[in-house]
Amino acid sequence: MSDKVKIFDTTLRDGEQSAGVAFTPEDKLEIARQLERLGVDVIEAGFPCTSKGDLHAVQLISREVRGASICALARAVARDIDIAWEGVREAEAPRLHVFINASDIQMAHQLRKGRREVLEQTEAMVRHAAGYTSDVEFSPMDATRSDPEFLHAIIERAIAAGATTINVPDSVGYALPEESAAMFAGIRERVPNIDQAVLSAHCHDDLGLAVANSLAAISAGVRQVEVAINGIGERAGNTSLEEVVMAIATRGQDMGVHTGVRTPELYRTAKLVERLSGMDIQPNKAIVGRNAFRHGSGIHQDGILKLRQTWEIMDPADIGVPGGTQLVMGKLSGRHAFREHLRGLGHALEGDKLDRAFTAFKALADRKVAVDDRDLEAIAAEHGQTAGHSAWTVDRVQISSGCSATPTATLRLRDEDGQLREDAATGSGPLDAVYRAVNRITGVEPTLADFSIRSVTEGRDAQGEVTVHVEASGRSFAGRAADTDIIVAGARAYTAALNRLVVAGRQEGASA
Ligand SMILES: CC(=O)SCCNC(=O)CCNC(=O)[C@H](O)C(C)(C)COP(=O)(O)OP(=O)(O)OC[C@H]1O[C@@H](n2cnc3c(N)ncnc32)[C@H](O)[C@@H]1OP(=O)(O)O
Ligand SMILES: CC(C)C(=O)C(=O)O
Repeated sequence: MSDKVKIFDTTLRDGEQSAGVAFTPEDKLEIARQLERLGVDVIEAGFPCTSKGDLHAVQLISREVRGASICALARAVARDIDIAWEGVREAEAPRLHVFINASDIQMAHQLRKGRREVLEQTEAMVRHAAGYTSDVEFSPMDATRSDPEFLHAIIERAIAAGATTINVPDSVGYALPEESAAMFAGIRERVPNIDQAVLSAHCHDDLGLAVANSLAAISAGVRQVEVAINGIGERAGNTSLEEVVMAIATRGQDMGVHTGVRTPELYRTAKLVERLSGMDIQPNKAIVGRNAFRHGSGIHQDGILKLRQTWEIMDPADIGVPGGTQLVMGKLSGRHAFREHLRGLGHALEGDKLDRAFTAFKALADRKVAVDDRDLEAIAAEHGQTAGHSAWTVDRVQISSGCSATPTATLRLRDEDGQLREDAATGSGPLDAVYRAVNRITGVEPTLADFSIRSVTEGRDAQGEVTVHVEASGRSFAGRAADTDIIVAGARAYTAALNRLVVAGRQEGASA
């Protein structure tokens, strides 16, 4: 048995059956061209009897796309098969795909036919299709809920009539992985002419088991899987192409199989289908979701920094993920990742500065869900400032102000010996009151030469970054701080400038 698993892509047929999705013929052609670049073996381009537009789309793809077989779906009805052939006959390698209900419930209540009639219709319609091409696929629909004996009989009949691929669908996503494997093992054991056909699996995701069932089928000897990009398809969708392909790329050695897919095209294909289908990829979607290679917690980020493979089983470059592995800074990030991230932004903070910056970052991340690079730049700028040894730090800020109140600030600062010192002051506005309170505590009274504020990021939880310049004895000292509360940012920026002034004064005193 070959160890190549053929990838049959049904994004343009079963994928389009997703409620709310309708591709134009041009959309379909664009996706088919990308599937050609991706290197799939078969493209199911459509179900031509459903509309003139779909017939046109299948014809366009058949004329334009090379490399893959182009397949069209048809019910086990002569007219459907004739129209399907109209769709694919100009393809380099055309395939007709004929299907019929095979479970008792569907035969009795949908087709309203008995088993014998269905067997006869299968034989006649597969033969009809084989009159057009030697590449005929047959699917006994709802196979996983059908009687195994009847399933074996219908498969044998279809192969005898000319089917070269037998696709066994779990049409309602009912099977469990061990049942899927057992069903295929049973088919291989009990259908006498099964070696004349390629065995294929087509799984739906109603129980979230489509990929697991497809892999179980492969382990039982299936050598074609029917899949759709991003797992789109009827109801909960089909088996996701990218998940099966990467499972095989990652674990294929253990499974003893491979595919011919060019995996670096996967991400681009997923984004194209997302755009043209209008079905957003969920962020935590395996392989192509936005978070698939983003690490948010400190322990994982630390491991990744030491060796990427500690927390990644695939290389994002093998999937074509732009940006590759990403460490996302947030509430759960650790010091190692924080330091590396700042380094990437051009701030090499170590020791005390790193400690202070990390504490500020954690405090911000507790208040703000999305801490982005601009926030980190502001934190690095503030805590990368040289504080010298006179590091007054702001411990508490309390403000009372309003249109008929006298702005009053109560400040508590920690001095360089760790003592807390508190005082209050009034001013012309809340920031003026803050600065006066800082002056009272520190005993330093510089001139406020400049004050500016800007928003670091957008949104209601944005940080305000305050820059102040103070002057004393003809010299100017700057301080900068950012906080979601601009009064707190103002207090910290002013205190930072004042610290520098004090340190400079001491250094001058020492050298005099
Ligand atoms: C599991 C799957 O994904 S199957 C593919 C599903 N895809 C689609 O349905 C594609 C979109 N469908 C359509 O455009 C339309 O349903 C069409 C063109 C296929 C058929 O349209 P209509 O002729 O109006 O029939 P309608 O859809 O209402 O009913 C389906 C008929 O096909 C019969 N039928 C269903 N499956 C098959 C089959 N595989 N082989 C033969 N007949 C079938 C049904 O019994 C029913 O026949 P009835 O009219 O004698 O009762
Ligand atoms: C047409 C068949 C293969 C199908 O889509 C299904 O059974 O789900």
